[in-house]
Amino acid sequence: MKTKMENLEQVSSNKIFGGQQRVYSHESSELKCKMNFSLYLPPQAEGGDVKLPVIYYLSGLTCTEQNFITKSGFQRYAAEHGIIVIGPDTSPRGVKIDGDDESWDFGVSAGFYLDAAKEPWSKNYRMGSYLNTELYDLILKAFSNVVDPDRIGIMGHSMGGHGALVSTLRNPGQYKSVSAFAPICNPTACPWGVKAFNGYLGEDKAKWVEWDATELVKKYEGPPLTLLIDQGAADKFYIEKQLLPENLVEACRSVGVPVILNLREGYDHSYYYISSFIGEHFDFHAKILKA
Ligand SMILES: N[C@@H](CCC(=O)N[C@@H](CS)C(=O)NCC(=O)O)C(=O)O
Repeated sequence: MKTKMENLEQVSSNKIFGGQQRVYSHESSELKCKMNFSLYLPPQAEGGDVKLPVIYYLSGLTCTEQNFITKSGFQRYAAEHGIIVIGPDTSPRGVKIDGDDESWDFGVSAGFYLDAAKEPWSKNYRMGSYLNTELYDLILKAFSNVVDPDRIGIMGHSMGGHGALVSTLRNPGQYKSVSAFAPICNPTACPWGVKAFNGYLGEDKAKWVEWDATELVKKYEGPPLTLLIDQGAADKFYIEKQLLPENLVEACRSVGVPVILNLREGYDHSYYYISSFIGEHFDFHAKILKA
């Protein structure tokens, strides 16, 4: 049964590990379209009398809000730690822009969690502001009885790992903990990033560095932060130099920002890999958010 709450419509709800895996939809003013997001309420949220930490999870290219909730098995760990988990979609939906479905690494399901500056993308492709302002505020308001606004972390995969890192570095203090699986660490220096930034931001490279974690970390002046980066050594996108975690590690070391890089022998880019290590990432976030 569908229920209405504020600007939210509940699309589905399934019990899992004692909690509720839900999907909501809402009209986004930033993106000017209807968007889905997932929300996991752990068993500790029942009754609504205790404020819990939150983790945002950002998915990669070709994903919707469904991939992570159906494939990663994260709910076991969110239930153990008592953490609420939110998973936004990866681009505006149902907006027809010429060329938006021509390739899997640009346009639909490839929003790169940035605010486009170039026509015709700049009207709708505002995933940076959507995530870090609109959805962030909506969650604080709609779930104020269970969300602790001072204990919010973020993680992501691939394009979503890039999103988690730049969201944290661009908005100091907004996310207290950050980790990433196979993130696109240096988009200004890899084919995926160059294509996306050319398309969304235009030719002005000064705009590109504002959305590149390896560049942003060199200027980071916010609260102390440790970056947890996970990478499968057999990931073909890592081997093809789309991800470049070593560039981020080098930048972190040059400015003294603590960074952990876990290279996982034999693992690829898939959710088989993510589900193998998602528990470790929840432990990492819980240690910071529940300190
Ligand atoms: N379509 C691409 C792969 C895209 C891909 O691996 N996407 C990752 C994120 S970058 C993902 O999470 N895919 C969805 C899934 O595995 O469920 C290809 O054929 O090479």
